[in-house]
Amino acid sequence: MAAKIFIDGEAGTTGLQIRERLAERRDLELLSIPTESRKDKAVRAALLNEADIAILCLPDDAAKESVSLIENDHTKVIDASTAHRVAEGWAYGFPEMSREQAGIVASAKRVANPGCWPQGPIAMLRPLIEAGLVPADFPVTVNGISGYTGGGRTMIEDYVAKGEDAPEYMPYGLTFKHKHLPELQRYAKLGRVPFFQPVVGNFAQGMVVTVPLQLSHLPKVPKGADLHAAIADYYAGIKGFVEIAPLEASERTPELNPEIYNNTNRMRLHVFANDDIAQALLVAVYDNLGKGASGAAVQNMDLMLGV
Ligand SMILES: NC(=O)C1=CN([C@@H]2O[C@H](COP(=O)(O)OP(=O)(O)OC[C@H]3O[C@@H](n4cnc5c(N)ncnc54)[C@H](OP(=O)(O)O)[C@@H]3O)[C@@H](O)[C@H]2O)C=CC1
Ligand SMILES: CC(=O)N[C@@H](CCC(=O)OP(=O)(O)O)C(=O)O
Repeated sequence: MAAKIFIDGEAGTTGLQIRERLAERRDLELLSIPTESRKDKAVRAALLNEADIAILCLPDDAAKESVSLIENDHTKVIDASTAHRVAEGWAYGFPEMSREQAGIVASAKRVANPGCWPQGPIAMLRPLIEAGLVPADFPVTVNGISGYTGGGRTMIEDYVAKGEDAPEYMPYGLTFKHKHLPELQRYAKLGRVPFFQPVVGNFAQGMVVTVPLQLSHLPKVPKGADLHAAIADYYAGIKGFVEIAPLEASERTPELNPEIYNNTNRMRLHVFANDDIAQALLVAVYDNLGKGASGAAVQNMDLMLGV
């Protein structure tokens, strides 16, 4: 029997992308909500309780409401919002994060889809901290640029309306309290809050996230090759969509184009280093709407369905 999937928030940026990704799937029955009822609590409640898996593509408060409307023991949930990412009883939906995580997601009833920003730095820092190359309390900095679809409907409408007049490069998060910090700190296994300062660019989709490292401040100064080997070894036995570029010594590379993996679920990690002056840069490239949101939700859904 086809599994019943309900996307609560199917008209939004993330919801629409998930619908597109599932459109050809014959093993699923998509429960759709009539446009005029899409914010009607009673209609949503009925569909949430009918679904085998409900995927919530809503603002945080509406996502919490959806969870509270589920009255049965049967409906599993994937929440794309920030509401439950460090909440008790929720599995973090980044299956490549560890050898166990895909199994944890597969058997979970409640899965919190990760935020787009934290996934890259978690993917790069967690292996280095586990390998003991970077101490957990090291003062880590994370920067990056994302396309404007990361801000959802409101930001998309703003950028589209401004067109060429929209800012090409707009730093934000300037109070350093970005909503992704708790999940980033927890799942990267960082002992202190990282410094995180993102940028939104005048392009729709895709992102590059960077972690610069002053290696001379580490207790035992690693070479770039040590960092690269630790990350490559970590993912060698983990199936999924995280891949490692060869250790690179180029001045620039077209591979760091934020749009390069758009409409895929790929995340590619790079290590650049200058051993003479003990500096390195970790870089993750992926699609904020792919691995950063809708692609990850479909990957988690498939794990939960045993596909
Ligand atoms: N865009 C991205 O790259 C990412 C987004 N996310 C998260 O996914 C979630 C959805 O984001 P995104 O798709 O970008 O946002 P959008 O604003 O594009 O879509 C949200 C949708 O939810 C609808 N909605 C709002 N309140 C309710 C309600 N009470 N009942 C039913 N529907 C409601 C909105 O309708 P209306 O517009 O009419 O208010 C809209 O269609 C958010 O929590 C976001 O933080 C996560 C990772 C990445
Ligand atoms: C460019 C941009 O504005 N991006 C969003 C994050 C998008 C995302 O990951 O969303 P949620 O964590 O809300 O699910 C931001 O920084 O707030």
